[in-house]
Amino acid sequence: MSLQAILYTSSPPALQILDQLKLPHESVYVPIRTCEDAYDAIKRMVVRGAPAIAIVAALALAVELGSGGGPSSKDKESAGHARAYVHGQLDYLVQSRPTAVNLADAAGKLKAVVNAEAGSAETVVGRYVEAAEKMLVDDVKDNENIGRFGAEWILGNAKVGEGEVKGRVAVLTHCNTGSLATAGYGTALGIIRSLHSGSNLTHTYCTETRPYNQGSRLTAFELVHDKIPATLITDSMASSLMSLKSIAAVIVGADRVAANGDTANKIGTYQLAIVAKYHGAKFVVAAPTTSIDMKTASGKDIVIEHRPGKEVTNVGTVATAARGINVYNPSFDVTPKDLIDAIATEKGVAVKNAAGDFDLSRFF
Ligand SMILES: CSC[C@H]1O[C@H](OP(=O)(O)O)[C@H](O)[C@@H]1O
Repeated sequence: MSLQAILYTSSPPALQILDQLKLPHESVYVPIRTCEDAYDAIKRMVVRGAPAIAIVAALALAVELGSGGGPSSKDKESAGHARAYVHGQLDYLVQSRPTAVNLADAAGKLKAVVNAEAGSAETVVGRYVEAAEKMLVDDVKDNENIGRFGAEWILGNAKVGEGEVKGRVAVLTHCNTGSLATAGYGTALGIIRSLHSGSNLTHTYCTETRPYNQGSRLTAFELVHDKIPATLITDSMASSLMSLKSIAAVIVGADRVAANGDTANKIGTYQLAIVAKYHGAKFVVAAPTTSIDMKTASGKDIVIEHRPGKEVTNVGTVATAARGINVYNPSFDVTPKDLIDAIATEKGVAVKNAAGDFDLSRFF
């Protein structure tokens, strides 16, 4: 049974999320009944991962509407109120975390759905719920396609080390991009699952991913759960590992891919791209097209979320840093397109042209 970050039933709409602050020691699901519940859970990273936060936000509003939130009468007058309520709640939810584009992308699409509904408040709500529920289903299918396309690309393009067998690769991944960051299967971890299921994976190395430890707490949890051969390393070990081991590819997720291919992802991704380039490993970004933001020209325009210093100075409730020290805690960094070999999406894999540019418009 695969791990599920999100549990949703449609009649009546009910939503629960796996409390990722408690993993890997406890698997506890918590109910999400309102948009405020969802905002708080996303902000505190009870649920995290670009696709997952978009889906949780969308479904939280579906649950709220389904339990009587917003106008519920049948008259046309209230349809306008229903549309305004949906817009307002989505605008509120989008503010929970700024860097990942998926939530804003989902909000834009859901607003378009309700704007196109000319009926009563009841039909506006019905269309909204239908569209939000479809996002949950589509995400898993998209991730399985990312996994397939990404695995095929790596097997066809990664270097074959001395004494190694073509079609058998060791890879490294950063942060958590699996079932705990999506509706299921995962993006970068989806590629790893696809390599593993095709017997093409010799080993996975996952980084701890300080300071929130998505790698040691979440990715390691998923890899052990799926019995995928894997080894945990600290973030600072990556360059030494790649100097000693033949790593065919570094595979990472994305929070926002700019129109030129520059990619914002978990802090530490940029330095992995530099090390991958130095050691001849392919650097692959795995992301659904809902993570591509064609309205943002390049990485310099991406807003980077900074999080509380306590996430760096403490491990849980235990302080590990000197009291009074200043803390720099950007949650993401931007990897320039020049260091990215491929962007694997559910619609195919983008690579740079002879001029060194990505053309991501072909996905839209
Ligand atoms: C498929 S998840 C994408 C992305 O989200 C993670 O960030 P966070 O754990 O802060 O939500 C990480 O950057 C993943 O690569």
